[in-house]
Amino acid sequence: MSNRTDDARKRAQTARQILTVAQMRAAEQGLMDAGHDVHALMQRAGRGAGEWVRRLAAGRSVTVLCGPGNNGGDGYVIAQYLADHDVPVCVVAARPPQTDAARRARSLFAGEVREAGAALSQEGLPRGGVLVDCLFGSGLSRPLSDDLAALLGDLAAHHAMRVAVDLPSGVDADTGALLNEGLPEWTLTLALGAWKPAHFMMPACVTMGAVRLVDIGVEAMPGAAQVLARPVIAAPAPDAHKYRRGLLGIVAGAMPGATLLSAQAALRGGAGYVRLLTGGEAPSGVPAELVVSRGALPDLLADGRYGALLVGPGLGRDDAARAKLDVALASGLPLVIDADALVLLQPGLAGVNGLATRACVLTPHEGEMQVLEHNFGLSGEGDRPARAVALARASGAHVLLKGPCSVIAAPDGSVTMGSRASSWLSVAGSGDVLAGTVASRLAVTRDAGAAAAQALWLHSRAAERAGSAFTSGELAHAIGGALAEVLA
Ligand SMILES: NC(=O)C1=CN([C@@H]2O[C@H](COP(=O)(O)OP(=O)(O)OC[C@H]3O[C@@H](n4cnc5c(N)ncnc54)[C@H](O)[C@@H]3O)[C@@H](O)[C@H]2O)[C@@H](O)CC1
Ligand SMILES: [K+]
Repeated sequence: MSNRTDDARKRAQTARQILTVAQMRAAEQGLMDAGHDVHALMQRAGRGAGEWVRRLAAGRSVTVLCGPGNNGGDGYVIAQYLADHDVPVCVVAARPPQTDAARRARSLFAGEVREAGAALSQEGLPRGGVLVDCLFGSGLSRPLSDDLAALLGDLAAHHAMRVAVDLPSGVDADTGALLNEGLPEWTLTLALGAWKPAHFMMPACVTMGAVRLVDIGVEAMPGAAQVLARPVIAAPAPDAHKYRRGLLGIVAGAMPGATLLSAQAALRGGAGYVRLLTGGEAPSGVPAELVVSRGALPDLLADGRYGALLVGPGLGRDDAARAKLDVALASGLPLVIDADALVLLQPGLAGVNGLATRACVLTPHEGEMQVLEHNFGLSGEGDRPARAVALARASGAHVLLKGPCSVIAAPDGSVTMGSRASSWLSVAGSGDVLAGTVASRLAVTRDAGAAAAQALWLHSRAAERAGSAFTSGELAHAIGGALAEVLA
């Protein structure tokens, strides 16, 4: 690979990293050690953010609310950038600057600054086109006091568009918690230097509007979580045939509807061949493309050509379901375990110890996650990424923890976080479609991390393509179109 391609790949990877407050401090220290100073970084961050605000304002007046720390310092730089570009701008200083860099940034701002406080009555507060929130960023350590919350709320209510710089004030950067009630909703949030966990975590992420990253030259930090990337998926090789493309077995259970939904998605997720494995009659409504193999599960799996197996959707939780899960675990095949099979999964089961030695993805939603944590003796403490990592480490499998903001954790502790997905995905059967898509990608790639990441992206994109109020069947059909978008 050429140096230029290598550099571009590295830059793209760095642009996807998600840094906690501690990691961000370490990254900033790295920049200092490399000869940058806080002032220069603040100028870079402020100008980058200022350009976004200038474009959004499109000539309308801007109010910048500045706090005491370096987030406030960014605000003065933004204000000066706007003034330099003939945008009418006014600063409201909620508190005087407390850091050297913020003081210096303020001293360089030549425009109007109104000091908040008793002297600034409601009538004196600016009203305008765009509010820029530079009250607090990653240094927020406690809820906003009543006067600051009221000031923020009043300004937000009187500006048509609202931009939060780095993070909306009142948001905990590491957990996405809202430290105050009634915080404003933002049009745009500009992450400075790197994404923070809160940009991808509930409930904060839904208050942020569109989110964009302003690059200030932060280097890659080892061990950082990553934002889910748009995948690049190769078309089948010229000499591909259905088995080489990936044969997926889907274990049929007591409730055929869920199994068939998974199969509908799997048929469109790239696998060359999808078989429904059933001990009984073929359920009604089986599409022509789905091959039904009837017989005892161990006999059916004796065919050595399976690329992956999906067990869980529609499985049921009775003895017959347990027996099927046992066979799936004993098969040693790459495995996607979903729904009922997750609830039946116990560390004591034969084959569970072997999960680490094969490609395996667990796809729990919150309720199933809690059952798994209980069964695997995990505390369930911490945020969703930490909980997903704990389960991945304990089970040896990749964990795709589903929700409005889904998380993928690998047994080595690495974390990928999905962007907020369409709320229309809150429809029955949506999880079956995801499991079928993961299984399809696993049959093709035999790589649990790649399959989980590709499928999560495809599922999210399929929801966008399906629009609103779609059925899970329509979602399954949209997987094919999403796949077509990312073919290499
Ligand atoms: N350090 C750097 O190299 C850079 C930092 N940048 C900016 O700096 C920000 C972080 O700066 P800071 O660490 O100064 O943090 P903040 O600007 O978020 O504010 C922290 C200050 O506010 C006080 N504080 C925290 N919560 C409070 C509350 N609820 N009520 C009243 N006071 C409160 C703290 O005691 C501290 O003095 C980032 O979010 C980003 O905007 C950018 O300028 C890029 C470069
Ligand atoms: K802010």
